[in-house]
Amino acid sequence: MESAFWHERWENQQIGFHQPHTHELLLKYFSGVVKPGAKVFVPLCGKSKDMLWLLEKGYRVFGVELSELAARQFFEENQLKPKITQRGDFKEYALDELVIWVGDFFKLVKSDLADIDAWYDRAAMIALPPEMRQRYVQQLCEQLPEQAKGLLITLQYPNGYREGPPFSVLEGEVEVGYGQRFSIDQLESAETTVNGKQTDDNPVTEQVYKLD
Ligand SMILES: C[S@@+](CC[C@H](N)C(=O)[O-])C[C@H]1O[C@@H](n2cnc3c(N)ncnc32)[C@H](O)[C@@H]1O
Repeated sequence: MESAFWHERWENQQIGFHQPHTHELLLKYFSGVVKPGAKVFVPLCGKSKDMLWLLEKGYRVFGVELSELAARQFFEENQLKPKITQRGDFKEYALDELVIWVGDFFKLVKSDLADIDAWYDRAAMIALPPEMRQRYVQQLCEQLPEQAKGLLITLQYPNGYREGPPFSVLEGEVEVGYGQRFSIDQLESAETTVNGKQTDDNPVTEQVYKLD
């Protein structure tokens, strides 16, 4: 997906992916994967409420998001006043233990993630088309520090069911992409809906993985 696609989505507020509440799989699994105090990278973070939950539970948060509008909305809607600083290719919005860099994930370099302990991917990998997703996974594998652990949430649906995003990501792709670098444990797979749209014969499932 080119950046113009996402900027347009944010400008028109076509953000069906945004959830008004904390993701239930984050609540259920995250503290079992990573202990509070850890610095958690949230790639393609949007204005996700999940970042607030992480902060409330004592994690430090580092989000990266293409859309400045998303970052501004995150701080405004949560009545938070960030300090804004230009950092190379990125514009930093920071407040206490929360830092969001506005800019392109693909411009990050290894030193940007040097103090990351963990990462949380909800609707990031599945937001990207196949070739871009491969680059995304490769970059995480190369740039995340050795000890980093992840919680990854993906979706699956049959070929031809709908167009992405969100894209369907099969277990095999997670295995091929992350398997060389991390041990992968699928914690759960259950029926879900895309952006809350329920159909009679719903073929969509959601998977959550621990990467260690
Ligand atoms: C499907 S949304 C998910 C947002 C968030 N993770 C959530 O759960 O609500 C994908 C987000 O990735 C952002 N994005 C897309 N490509 C990006 C890139 N190359 N670098 C940084 N952010 C990007 C989009 O602007 C959008 O906010």
